[in-house]
Amino acid sequence: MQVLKFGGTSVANATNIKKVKAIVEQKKGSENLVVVVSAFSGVTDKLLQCGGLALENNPEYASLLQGLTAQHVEAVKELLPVTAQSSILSWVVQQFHEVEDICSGIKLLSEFSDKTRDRLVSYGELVSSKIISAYLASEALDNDWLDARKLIVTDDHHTKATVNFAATKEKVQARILSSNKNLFVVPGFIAADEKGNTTTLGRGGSDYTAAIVGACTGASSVEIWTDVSGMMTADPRLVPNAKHIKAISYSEAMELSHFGAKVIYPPTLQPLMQEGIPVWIKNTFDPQDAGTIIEAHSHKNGNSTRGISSVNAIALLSLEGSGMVGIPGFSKRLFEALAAHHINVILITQASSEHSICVGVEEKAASKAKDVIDKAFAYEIERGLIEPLSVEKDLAIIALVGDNMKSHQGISGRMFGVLGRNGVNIRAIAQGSSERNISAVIVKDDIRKALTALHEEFFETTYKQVNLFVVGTGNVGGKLLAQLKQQQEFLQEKSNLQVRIIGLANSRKMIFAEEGIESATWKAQLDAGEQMDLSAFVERMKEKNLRNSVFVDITANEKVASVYESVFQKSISVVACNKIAASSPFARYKKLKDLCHEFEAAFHFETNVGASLPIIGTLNDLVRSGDNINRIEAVLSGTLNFVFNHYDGKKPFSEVVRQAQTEGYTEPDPRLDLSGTDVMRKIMILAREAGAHLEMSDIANTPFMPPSCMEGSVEDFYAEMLKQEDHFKKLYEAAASEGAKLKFVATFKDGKASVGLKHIDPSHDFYHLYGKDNIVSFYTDRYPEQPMVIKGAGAGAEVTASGVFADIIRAARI
Ligand SMILES: NC(=O)c1ccc[n+]([C@@H]2O[C@H](COP(=O)([O-])OP(=O)(O)OC[C@H]3O[C@@H](n4cnc5c(N)ncnc54)[C@H](O)[C@@H]3O)[C@@H](O)[C@H]2O)c1
Ligand SMILES: N[C@@H](CCO)C(=O)O
Repeated sequence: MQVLKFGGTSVANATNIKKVKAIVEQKKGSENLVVVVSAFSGVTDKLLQCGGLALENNPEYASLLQGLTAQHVEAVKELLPVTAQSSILSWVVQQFHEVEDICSGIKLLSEFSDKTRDRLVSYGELVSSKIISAYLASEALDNDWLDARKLIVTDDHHTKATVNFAATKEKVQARILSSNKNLFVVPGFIAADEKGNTTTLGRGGSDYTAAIVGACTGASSVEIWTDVSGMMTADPRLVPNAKHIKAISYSEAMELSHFGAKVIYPPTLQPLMQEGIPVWIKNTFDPQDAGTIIEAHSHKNGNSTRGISSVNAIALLSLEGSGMVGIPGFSKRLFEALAAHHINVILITQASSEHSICVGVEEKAASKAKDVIDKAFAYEIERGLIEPLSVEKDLAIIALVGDNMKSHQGISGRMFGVLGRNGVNIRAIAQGSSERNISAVIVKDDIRKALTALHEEFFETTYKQVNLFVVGTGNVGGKLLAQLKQQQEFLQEKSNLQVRIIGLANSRKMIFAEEGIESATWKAQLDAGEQMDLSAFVERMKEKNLRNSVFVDITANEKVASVYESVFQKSISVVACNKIAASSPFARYKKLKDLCHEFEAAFHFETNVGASLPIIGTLNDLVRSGDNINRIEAVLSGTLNFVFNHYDGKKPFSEVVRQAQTEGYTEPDPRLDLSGTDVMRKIMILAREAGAHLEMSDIANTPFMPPSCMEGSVEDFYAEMLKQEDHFKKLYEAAASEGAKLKFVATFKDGKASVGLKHIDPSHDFYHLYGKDNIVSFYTDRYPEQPMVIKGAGAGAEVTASGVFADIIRAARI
């Protein structure tokens, strides 16, 4: 014996019912079949609506009923040959006359009791099952239609009756097992009490009918045919990468179904679980799909977790007070008060201090809960022994589920680690000793991020998604976008990273794309974007609340740098080639470092010094491994090194500077390079990373530019440099006459920093520093005489972009 249950969508119309027939036809032969069907989709609600309208004395119920009659008549006409239609048609019409009579009764008596409600809705299943039975018979699938009210015996708790299993088993076995028929059609959801009054089985009713019949007949399996291909590792509406679950244990299925995965209503599994009967979830619209098997033992799938469930609209009730400590009976009274008012408790936590008990309930029950609990504890509240109940709303529960979690340590560590790194605050936690479910209460706005991050951690071996919000599309930004485009596939394949740009902006425009901005056409998209508004950009990034978010600052702008604090507070990482934040007053630099620590976000700014040369990373490694930085000698300006390498007194100095700007080495404002400010920032950042509390005002800078060049606009700067050509020629000749080269050198020693132009003779390491290269020599305890030296291109859009890229990957890996 096999039991097949088809839900409302599977029998929504004639087309779908034909699919049901094909499935039954294909199954028939090897075993006897019981087909349990729901009402046509939407019919139960419409019947209840008719009752409601009748109660209000609203005559519109009659036209609603006409529509229902027509819908069923139409189905008969589409499914059955004309010769077989008349008797079933007159039966269907007769049933709706009865419904009309019931509605008239409701109207006349102004009464719509639960008993009448059950009677009224029963017509949905009665009519659908009769039509399907007649249709199957007309297709040579001879069958017996059985009235579930003559099979399933319940008490008289209308709308949610309790089954009398002993009496039901007797009837089911007598009617089905001793029949010589091999195909039965049974209406789901409905039953009758001992007096024969129609009752219904409550939520998940038709599944429950199938489970009852399956358990009473000792079926080999029960198949629940629905409109999805089985259970998923998470709600696919929230987690696009949710995966199909092939096999799952009863307990896991109940845990998953309890929260979110509404494929099956947990109590319906109970009778089958007791008998050890496997349950299949199959898709009527894709019958070839494997589906999910639910059975007694848990399958090892190489993963200790089976799925993640979630439930929204939760309120957390906290009862707190010193008066509770060590006194038995408080929790009993709390739960009694809730139970007496039918308030279902979804989650319970109590710390061992016994100072507070916290329970999660459906949000809609929260105000009633507050009322009844405050009343139940009025005596203690009045005497200050406990506080009035605190109620927090707008919460959700997420739960990691799996039978095999029991034998694995470290799962909760991973779970909370992932949530923490993504800025998801945990309001309450519950895990029973079965270790099958670890539940956490979080704010409901975090649910999508929490689910996707957990899913990625536990179920996606394919890739980790990194979501970028990039500000700045100039020289460096433009190159970064090109590099990201080029490397996207490589990263996904080789590093399991899917890097997507979700938000992109420059000083004029901003755009967002939920699934990632198409990198080939970013320019045109951005030009057509909305007007840039920095605070709106940051707000949108926060609202999106995506896991593994990284804010990438490729501007030289003060305002953009000023948002990092608030970005860290959302546990969003920052990658910056903008030097303003790291070179701002020490207190702010320190605050940013502390914040990123506190909120478990990354803060990477390797390109602030030496473009993509590994200078800051190396310095950090030296310090972390216990070395002391005693002295730093460096050439840190790509622009100045380029300029002094190319200037020989023949071509005007201003022209060489212009060339450095054209080739993309200078700051957006080249005066920052020429004044030495850029180098001051860099040596200060290195000193700070080495542990010194340095400010810009502590750094000695001997400028080589005539002050007149620094007045006015950038164009004035170029014009004035031309006028001052003699000054630059003299600087060059003074060095050349000694056989030396000009280098703008930065030094940090004994806690003091200085920058300035120096004559470098050929014996010095810095003499052979060509093009736009930078060089840094670290003199440390471990490198006392021969310094550790890092040398290479220190400016240029391409190399800087590659450094930013590397920082993004580092941020993604935390
Ligand atoms: N060029 C290099 O070799 C190099 C090396 C290391 C670091 N950097 C740093 O890279 C950063 C960018 O340099 P670049 O050469 O690409 O500059 P750029 O002038 O070419 O580009 C700056 C970008 O920032 C955008 N921007 C400016 N203000 C903004 C605002 N308020 N809101 C949104 N966007 C804004 C601009 O629209 C532009 O897209 C600078 O901080 C520079 O110090 C450059
Ligand atoms: N303008 C900078 C870019 C690298 O920080 C330089 O010339 O070194």
